Amino acid sequence: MKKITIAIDGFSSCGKSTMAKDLAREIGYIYIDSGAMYRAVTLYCLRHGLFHGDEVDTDRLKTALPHIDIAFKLNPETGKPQTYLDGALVEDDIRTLAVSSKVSIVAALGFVREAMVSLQQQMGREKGIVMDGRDIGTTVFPDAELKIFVTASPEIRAQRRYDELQAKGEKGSYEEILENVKERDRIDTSRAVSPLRKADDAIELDNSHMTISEQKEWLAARFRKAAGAE
Ligand SMILES: Nc1ncnc2c1ncn2[C@@H]1O[C@H](COP(=O)(O)OP(=O)(O)O)[C@@H](O)[C@H]1O
Ligand SMILES: Nc1ccn([C@@H]2O[C@H](COP(=O)(O)OP(=O)(O)O)[C@@H](O)[C@H]2O)c(=O)n1
Repeated sequence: MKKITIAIDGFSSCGKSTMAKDLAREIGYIYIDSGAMYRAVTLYCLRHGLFHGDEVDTDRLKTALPHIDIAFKLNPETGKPQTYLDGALVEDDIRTLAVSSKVSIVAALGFVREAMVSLQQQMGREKGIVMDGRDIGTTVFPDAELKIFVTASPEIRAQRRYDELQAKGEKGSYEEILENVKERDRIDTSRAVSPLRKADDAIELDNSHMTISEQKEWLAARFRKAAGAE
């Protein structure tokens, strides 16, 4: 069967990476979490004092960006990809509320997007890739054979993220997380460069009332159709 490109976009915390990761593992494709790349740049900014309140020192970030090394490696025990920043494992550090509360500011910077999109396009050169994010179907891979746009209500998304952070022992109240989810949606949909929107040829999925295994099945069926297996 020929390899295709699969783009999964949508609002924050609605289950994109869960479904993308599962599908990639099952069909033997590479999975790339593009959000993790923007999160890694944000963590870099926080660790190097590049934030002044909600302002980023763009001069310093422009100088540093070509030297920031972002990589994904599979965890040998779980088989799941993990994010590395300048050689160090940062998978948990990039998921904290501290990073979530700044990431959309960094992701709205045109020069940051340009650099990340170029890396993402290189990663997908050979096809056989599932990538999730905000602009994958519209900007990174406009020719992707399968495009999905995922939505769920903000309250359900915040509850899912809250449960996840609680399970990891992270701080953050439900109200704070709901506020962050709504604020990131606002910034992501209204930014000037590649705002979050459904590509005209994307299939929409509202998974508010779907279980993880139901959405997995739904996506597997869409994949078989797009790849020409049925
Ligand atoms: N259909 C679902 N029902 C309940 N929880 C879900 C569902 N899909 C994903 N989740 C959980 O919601 C959280 C956010 O999912 P994630 O895949 O990280 O979202 P995204 O990549 O869109 O930010 C995770 O803890 C995940 O396990
Ligand atoms: N392709 C992408 C992916 C993420 N992002 C930005 O990065 C943030 C974090 O992405 P994410 O996918 O990790 O977010 P969650 O939905 O997992 O919380 C988003 O809120 C966007 O601001 C983006 O602008 N473009």
